[in-house]
Amino acid sequence: MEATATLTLSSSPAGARRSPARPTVASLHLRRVPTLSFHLRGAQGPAAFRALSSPFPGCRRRRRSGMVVRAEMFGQLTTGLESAWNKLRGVDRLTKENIAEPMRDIRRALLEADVSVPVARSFIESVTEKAIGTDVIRGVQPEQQLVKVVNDELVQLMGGEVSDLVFAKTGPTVILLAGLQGVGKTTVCAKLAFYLKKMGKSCMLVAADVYRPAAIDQLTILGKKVGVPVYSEGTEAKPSEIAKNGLKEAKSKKTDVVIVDTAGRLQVDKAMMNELKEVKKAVKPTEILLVVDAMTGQEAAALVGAFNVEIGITGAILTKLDGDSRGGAALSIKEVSGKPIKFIGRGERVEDLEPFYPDRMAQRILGMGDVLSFVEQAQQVMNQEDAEELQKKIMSAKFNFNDFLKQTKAIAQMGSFSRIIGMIPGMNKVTPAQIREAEKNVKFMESMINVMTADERERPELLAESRERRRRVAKDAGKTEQQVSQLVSQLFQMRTRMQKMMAGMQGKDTPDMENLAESIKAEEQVKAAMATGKRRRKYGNLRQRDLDSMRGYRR
Ligand SMILES: Nc1nc2c(ncn2[C@@H]2O[C@H](COP(=O)(O)OP(=O)(O)OP(=O)(O)O)[C@@H](O)[C@H]2O)c(=O)[nH]1
Repeated sequence: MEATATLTLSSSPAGARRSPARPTVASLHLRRVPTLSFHLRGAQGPAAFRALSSPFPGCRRRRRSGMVVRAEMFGQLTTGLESAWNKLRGVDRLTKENIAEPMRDIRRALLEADVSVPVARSFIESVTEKAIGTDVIRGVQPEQQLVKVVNDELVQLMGGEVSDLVFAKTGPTVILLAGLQGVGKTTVCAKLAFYLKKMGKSCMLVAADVYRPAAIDQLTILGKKVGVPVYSEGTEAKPSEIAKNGLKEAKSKKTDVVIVDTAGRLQVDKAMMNELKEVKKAVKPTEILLVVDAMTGQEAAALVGAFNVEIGITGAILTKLDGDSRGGAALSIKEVSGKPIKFIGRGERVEDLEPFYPDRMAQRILGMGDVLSFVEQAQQVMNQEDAEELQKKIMSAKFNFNDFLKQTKAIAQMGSFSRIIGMIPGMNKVTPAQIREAEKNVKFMESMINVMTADERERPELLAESRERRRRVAKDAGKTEQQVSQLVSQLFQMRTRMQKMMAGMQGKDTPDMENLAESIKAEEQVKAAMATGKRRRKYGNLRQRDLDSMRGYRR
């Protein structure tokens, strides 16, 4: 019997309760105060139920009447995006027309978050393109699908992968921090030292901000707080000399990481750039990180670009994300400057620094971690359902041209046939070379299948029995009659072999893997071994073996 599970979440995640089984696959509604309902069926029902019934990670705030899933960061942007999802209620798939207005909302939300116009424009273009090209996933609402597309594009926009700190292979790693006045450089020095100490690295701070005496005191106090030595020479020495001497001392003490604090300016000026260039030349840093204030939005992104052109930086640290930041900087820095954000600061304490994870940030912005994992699960369940459906069809000898086309198309899209085959126990012998071979032939076969009638696709024996039909398909597809016959043969061969293999597996015989792998080569060279006499007249150039398997099918 089919396993079914229904999960309804109403007043709180902990309040999840099971209700009697219902035959739908899944539904999850996005409302301001949502009740989340999932109805899952198939072999995955119970497993998906367990996964979905675990507490929702994105849920931070609750109302008496329901559950509110909202990111505390970039609240305005999150709210702006919400109105886009709401406009898609009731549509059954995403089209160019019905996403036009939600896209305008998303664009507006990005601009209000202080994302620059060109970045917003290219973001909208790629979301539109991907949203329209996305296949409908059964049980997933179009607005949920759009949430997933927007999430994936946000992740890409912010750099895709986390960008780790690079450490020197030998000698101390030198991290040079630069940035305008008041952005949080000195604080970041201590935060980084604290972070690195937790990683087991020994650190030293170097006070190379000679223009603001208080900066040296501030660094000394912070150094004491996090328990790392601070190297300073007062305000008289040149920053490049201080940095050089600091590095020398760090080497003698075998310190792992040296963090150099430099002076900020009110705005970018030549003196500042020259000074930074000198320090860079003196200590050859492994990392040059520009500290920028998230509150400054797209200006921060432009600044990272300018510093990169002038000095050549390795990344950025975005501070003050705990404040009233609108998100523009986090979203634009990578796109505008080509340099990744490596860390974010979310408070004044030394603990308030964390590596920048684009995927986590996207989820915070959308505030819909639960929807995203739901869509991913539905995708997986669908793949599994496809595989089960396929197995059933094979066993009942109903594998037809529609399935054939579906599978060959799946091959074209990332070789997913091998994944589905891989779900059948003991079946993982389809080699990449075979998949490539199959991919090459997809178009060729598709052109013939596309001109078949719906009946012919459903019942391939119609083509096997009628030479007229095969001739017509050949003519319409611009192929030879023999090529059409070969395609029909292939389908019957594939059906027979898969059936044999399945029967073998059920009877615990060793399945004939080599034969199966052979049969999924999309265009196996079928030799024109023709039947003779009456059979030949009736079935033309179909193979004896295929005629036998057809007989088996019709019995
Ligand atoms: N809320 C919040 N405040 C921060 C953060 N990082 C730094 N600050 C505060 O911002 C102010 C300026 O920080 P500093 O570290 O002195 O900035 P700076 O870039 O070294 O400044 P100059 O030495 O003048 O160039 C201080 O009050 C910090 O406590 C952050 O992530 N969040």
